[in-house]
Amino acid sequence: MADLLDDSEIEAQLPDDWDRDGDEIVRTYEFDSYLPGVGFASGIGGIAEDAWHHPEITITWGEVEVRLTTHDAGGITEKDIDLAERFDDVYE
Ligand SMILES: C[C@H](O)[C@H](O)[C@H]1CNC2=NC(N)=NC(=O)C2=N1
Repeated sequence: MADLLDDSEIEAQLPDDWDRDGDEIVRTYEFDSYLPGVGFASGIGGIAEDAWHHPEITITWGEVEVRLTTHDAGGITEKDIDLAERFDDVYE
């Protein structure tokens, strides 16, 4: 099982545009309308499934909020950081 990161590790490793919210890391991606966000969510969902590590995704008009935590570890691990970076690559 992945080891929990401590506060300093999280601060050091948190990718740009992501914030820490307790035991989760979160980013809100912005889009011009609704369906591009739906497509993005589908794409990152496939990445998550391949990684077998799943975010909480909230789709609204023009925005997709993504929250990551490692449930099995009870907090933030490398798995969350790695997936956040992969999601950012899809968005850029
Ligand atoms: C039962 C299943 O293997 C577990 O829920 C997996 C799948 N996806 C997961 N996703 C996340 N975010 N954290 C986990 O600990 C996790 N574990």
